[in-house]
Amino acid sequence: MDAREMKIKAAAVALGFVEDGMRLGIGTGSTAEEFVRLLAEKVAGGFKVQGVPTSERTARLCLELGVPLKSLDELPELDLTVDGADEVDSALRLVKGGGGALLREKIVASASERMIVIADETKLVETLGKFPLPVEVNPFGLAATRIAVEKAAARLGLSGEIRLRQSGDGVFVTDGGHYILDASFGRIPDAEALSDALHAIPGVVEHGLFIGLADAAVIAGAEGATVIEAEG
Ligand SMILES: O=C[C@H](O)[C@H](O)[C@H](O)COP(=O)(O)O
Repeated sequence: MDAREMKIKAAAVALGFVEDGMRLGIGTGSTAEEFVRLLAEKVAGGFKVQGVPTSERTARLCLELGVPLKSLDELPELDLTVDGADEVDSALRLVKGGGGALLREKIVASASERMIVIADETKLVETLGKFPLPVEVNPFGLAATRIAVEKAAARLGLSGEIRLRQSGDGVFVTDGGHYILDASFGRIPDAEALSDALHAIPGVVEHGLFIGLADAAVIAGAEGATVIEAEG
Protein backbone atom coordinates (compact mmCIF):
# COMPACT_ATOMS: atom_id res chain seq x y z
CA MET A 1 0.00 0.00 0.00
CA ASP A 2 1.36 3.45 -0.83
CA ALA A 3 0.84 6.52 1.38
CA ARG A 4 -2.42 7.53 -0.31
CA GLU A 5 -3.84 4.00 -0.09
CA MET A 6 -3.07 3.94 3.64
CA LYS A 7 -4.96 7.21 4.11
CA ILE A 8 -7.92 5.82 2.16
CA LYS A 9 -7.82 2.64 4.26
CA ALA A 10 -7.88 4.60 7.54
CA ALA A 11 -10.70 6.78 6.21
CA ALA A 12 -12.72 3.74 5.14
CA VAL A 13 -12.43 2.13 8.57
CA ALA A 14 -13.49 5.39 10.25
CA LEU A 15 -16.47 5.63 7.91
CA GLY A 16 -17.69 2.40 9.51
CA PHE A 17 -18.20 4.35 12.76
CA VAL A 18 -20.47 6.90 11.08
CA GLU A 19 -24.16 6.14 11.52
CA ASP A 20 -27.08 7.33 9.44
CA GLY A 21 -28.36 10.68 10.70
CA MET A 22 -25.21 11.62 12.60
CA ARG A 23 -24.07 15.19 13.24
CA LEU A 24 -20.49 14.93 12.05
CA GLY A 25 -17.41 17.09 12.55
CA ILE A 26 -15.28 16.85 9.43
CA GLY A 27 -11.52 17.34 9.73
CA THR A 28 -8.93 19.01 7.54
CA GLY A 29 -5.93 17.73 5.60
CA SER A 30 -5.11 15.10 3.01
CA THR A 31 -6.33 12.17 5.14
CA ALA A 32 -9.56 13.91 6.12
CA GLU A 33 -10.11 14.68 2.44
CA GLU A 34 -10.04 10.95 1.63
CA PHE A 35 -12.69 10.55 4.31
CA VAL A 36 -14.80 13.28 2.68
CA ARG A 37 -14.57 11.54 -0.71
CA LEU A 38 -15.75 8.21 0.75
CA LEU A 39 -18.46 9.94 2.78
CA ALA A 40 -19.69 11.74 -0.35
CA GLU A 41 -20.14 8.38 -2.11
CA LYS A 42 -22.29 7.15 0.77
CA VAL A 43 -24.28 10.39 0.81
CA ALA A 44 -24.89 10.02 -2.93
CA GLY A 45 -26.33 6.59 -2.13
CA GLY A 46 -28.88 8.06 0.30
CA PHE A 47 -26.90 8.06 3.59
CA LYS A 48 -27.82 11.08 5.70
CA VAL A 49 -25.35 13.15 7.72
CA GLN A 50 -25.05 16.76 8.70
CA GLY A 51 -21.42 17.83 8.48
CA VAL A 52 -19.65 20.64 10.30
CA PRO A 53 -16.36 21.45 8.51
CA THR A 54 -13.20 22.37 10.42
CA SER A 55 -11.87 24.69 7.71
CA GLU A 56 -12.87 26.65 4.64
CA ARG A 57 -10.83 24.16 2.61
CA THR A 58 -12.87 21.22 3.90
CA ALA A 59 -16.10 23.16 3.43
CA ARG A 60 -15.23 23.76 -0.23
CA LEU A 61 -14.55 20.05 -0.86
CA CYS A 62 -17.76 19.00 0.92
CA LEU A 63 -19.83 21.45 -1.10
CA GLU A 64 -18.17 20.32 -4.33
CA LEU A 65 -18.91 16.65 -3.54
CA GLY A 66 -22.42 17.17 -2.18
CA VAL A 67 -21.86 16.51 1.53
CA PRO A 68 -24.52 18.53 3.40
CA LEU A 69 -23.03 21.14 5.73
CA LYS A 70 -24.15 23.13 8.74
CA SER A 71 -22.22 25.67 10.80
CA LEU A 72 -21.21 24.85 14.36
CA ASP A 73 -23.63 27.55 15.50
CA GLU A 74 -26.47 25.69 13.80
CA LEU A 75 -25.27 22.35 15.23
CA PRO A 76 -23.35 23.11 18.44
CA GLU A 77 -23.38 19.50 19.66
CA LEU A 78 -21.96 16.81 17.43
CA ASP A 79 -21.99 13.02 17.59
CA LEU A 80 -18.60 12.33 16.08
CA THR A 81 -15.62 14.12 14.56
CA VAL A 82 -13.27 12.36 12.17
CA ASP A 83 -9.97 14.15 11.59
CA GLY A 84 -6.35 13.55 10.65
CA ALA A 85 -3.25 14.31 12.73
CA ASP A 86 0.41 15.15 12.29
CA GLU A 87 1.44 12.93 15.22
CA VAL A 88 -0.31 10.42 17.47
CA ASP A 89 1.19 8.81 20.58
CA SER A 90 0.04 5.64 22.32
CA ALA A 91 -2.11 7.65 24.79
CA LEU A 92 -3.84 9.25 21.78
CA ARG A 93 -2.30 12.65 22.43
CA LEU A 94 -1.96 14.44 19.11
CA VAL A 95 -0.06 17.16 17.34
CA LYS A 96 -2.31 18.86 14.79
CA GLY A 97 -2.24 22.01 12.73
CA GLY A 98 0.13 21.16 9.89
CA GLY A 99 -2.57 22.49 7.59
CA GLY A 100 -3.26 25.47 9.82
CA ALA A 101 -6.75 24.40 10.89
CA LEU A 102 -5.98 23.55 14.52
CA LEU A 103 -8.24 26.14 16.16
CA ARG A 104 -11.45 25.17 14.38
CA GLU A 105 -10.43 21.51 14.62
CA LYS A 106 -10.08 21.76 18.38
CA ILE A 107 -13.36 23.66 18.79
CA VAL A 108 -15.22 21.11 16.65
CA ALA A 109 -13.61 18.10 18.36
CA SER A 110 -14.45 19.57 21.77
CA ALA A 111 -18.09 19.93 20.72
CA SER A 112 -18.23 16.26 19.71
CA GLU A 113 -19.25 13.27 21.74
CA ARG A 114 -16.42 11.28 20.15
CA MET A 115 -13.34 12.01 18.05
CA ILE A 116 -11.73 9.45 15.79
CA VAL A 117 -8.31 10.19 14.35
CA ILE A 118 -7.31 8.78 10.99
CA ALA A 119 -3.67 8.49 10.03
CA ASP A 120 -1.09 6.35 8.35
CA GLU A 121 1.51 4.60 10.50
CA THR A 122 4.20 7.25 9.86
CA LYS A 123 2.23 9.53 12.23
CA LEU A 124 2.55 7.16 15.19
CA VAL A 125 5.29 8.31 17.60
CA GLU A 126 6.57 7.27 21.00
CA THR A 127 6.90 10.87 22.20
CA LEU A 128 5.30 13.90 20.54
CA GLY A 129 7.53 16.56 19.04
CA LYS A 130 9.17 15.24 15.90
CA PHE A 131 6.70 17.41 13.95
CA PRO A 132 7.06 21.15 14.72
CA LEU A 133 4.30 22.22 17.10
CA PRO A 134 1.93 24.76 15.51
CA VAL A 135 1.00 27.60 17.86
CA GLU A 136 -1.75 29.90 16.59
CA VAL A 137 -1.19 33.49 17.69
CA ASN A 138 -2.86 36.84 17.41
CA PRO A 139 -1.00 39.07 14.92
CA PHE A 140 -1.03 41.87 17.52
CA GLY A 141 2.12 41.67 19.61
CA LEU A 142 3.63 38.87 17.55
CA ALA A 143 7.22 39.55 18.67
CA ALA A 144 6.22 39.66 22.36
CA THR A 145 4.19 36.48 22.03
CA ARG A 146 7.08 34.69 20.33
CA ILE A 147 9.38 35.65 23.24
CA ALA A 148 6.75 34.49 25.75
CA VAL A 149 6.47 31.13 23.95
CA GLU A 150 10.26 30.77 24.01
CA LYS A 151 10.42 31.53 27.73
CA ALA A 152 7.52 29.21 28.59
CA ALA A 153 9.20 26.40 26.69
CA ALA A 154 12.57 27.11 28.32
CA ARG A 155 11.01 26.77 31.78
CA LEU A 156 10.09 23.22 30.74
CA GLY A 157 13.59 22.53 29.41
CA LEU A 158 12.51 22.91 25.77
CA SER A 159 14.19 25.01 23.12
CA GLY A 160 14.43 25.21 19.36
CA GLU A 161 13.64 27.31 16.35
CA ILE A 162 10.28 29.09 16.27
CA ARG A 163 9.33 30.06 12.72
CA LEU A 164 6.48 32.25 11.57
CA ARG A 165 4.63 30.15 8.99
CA GLN A 166 4.75 31.50 5.48
CA SER A 167 2.53 30.87 2.49
CA GLY A 168 3.56 31.88 -1.02
CA ASP A 169 4.89 35.42 -0.84
CA GLY A 170 3.56 36.31 2.57
CA VAL A 171 2.65 35.23 6.08
CA PHE A 172 0.23 32.31 6.37
CA VAL A 173 -3.10 33.50 7.79
CA THR A 174 -5.53 31.02 9.36
CA ASP A 175 -9.27 30.89 8.71
CA GLY A 176 -9.63 32.87 11.94
CA GLY A 177 -7.25 35.63 10.77
CA HIS A 178 -4.36 34.57 13.00
CA TYR A 179 -0.72 33.64 12.40
CA ILE A 180 1.04 30.36 13.15
CA LEU A 181 4.38 29.92 14.90
CA ASP A 182 5.88 26.50 14.17
CA ALA A 183 7.96 25.53 17.19
CA SER A 184 10.66 22.90 16.66
CA PHE A 185 11.19 21.98 20.30
CA GLY A 186 12.07 18.36 19.61
CA ARG A 187 10.62 15.66 21.85
CA ILE A 188 7.99 16.96 24.30
CA PRO A 189 8.10 14.70 27.38
CA ASP A 190 5.36 16.57 29.28
CA ALA A 191 2.76 17.63 26.70
CA GLU A 192 0.22 18.54 29.40
CA ALA A 193 2.63 21.02 31.05
CA LEU A 194 3.49 22.61 27.70
CA SER A 195 -0.19 22.86 26.83
CA ASP A 196 -0.95 24.66 30.11
CA ALA A 197 2.05 26.97 29.73
CA LEU A 198 1.07 27.98 26.19
CA HIS A 199 -2.56 28.54 27.18
CA ALA A 200 -1.36 30.99 29.85
CA ILE A 201 0.14 33.33 27.21
CA PRO A 202 -2.42 36.00 26.19
CA GLY A 203 -1.25 36.24 22.57
CA VAL A 204 -1.57 32.49 22.04
CA VAL A 205 -4.97 31.75 20.57
CA GLU A 206 -4.54 27.96 20.62
CA HIS A 207 -1.88 25.32 20.05
CA GLY A 208 -1.72 22.04 18.20
CA LEU A 209 -1.45 19.71 21.19
CA PHE A 210 -4.73 17.77 21.41
CA ILE A 211 -4.84 16.07 24.79
CA GLY A 212 -7.78 14.00 26.00
CA LEU A 213 -9.81 14.70 22.87
CA ALA A 214 -9.31 11.59 20.72
CA ASP A 215 -11.35 8.53 21.68
CA ALA A 216 -9.87 6.26 19.04
CA ALA A 217 -7.30 6.29 16.26
CA VAL A 218 -7.42 4.32 13.05
CA ILE A 219 -3.81 3.77 12.04
CA ALA A 220 -3.23 2.32 8.60
CA GLY A 221 -0.05 0.48 7.65
CA ALA A 222 1.03 -1.66 4.72
CA GLU A 223 -0.73 -4.68 6.22
CA GLY A 224 -4.05 -2.95 6.98
CA ALA A 225 -5.57 -0.75 9.66
CA THR A 226 -5.52 -1.02 13.45
CA VAL A 227 -7.98 0.73 15.75
CA ILE A 228 -6.43 2.05 18.99
CA GLU A 229 -9.01 2.95 21.65
CA ALA A 230 -8.32 5.51 24.38
CA GLU A 231 -8.03 4.05 27.87
CA GLY A 232 -10.69 4.84 30.47
O1 LIG B 1 -4.39 21.70 10.23
C1 LIG B 1 -4.42 20.58 9.72
C2 LIG B 1 -4.76 19.35 10.42
O2 LIG B 1 -4.47 19.31 11.78
C3 LIG B 1 -4.48 18.04 9.69
O3 LIG B 1 -5.45 17.15 10.17
C4 LIG B 1 -3.09 17.48 9.93
O4 LIG B 1 -2.13 18.42 9.52
C5 LIG B 1 -2.88 16.16 9.16
O5 LIG B 1 -2.95 16.38 7.80
P1 LIG B 1 -2.62 15.24 6.75
O6 LIG B 1 -3.71 14.23 6.85
O7 LIG B 1 -2.60 15.95 5.43
O8 LIG B 1 -1.27 14.69 7.09
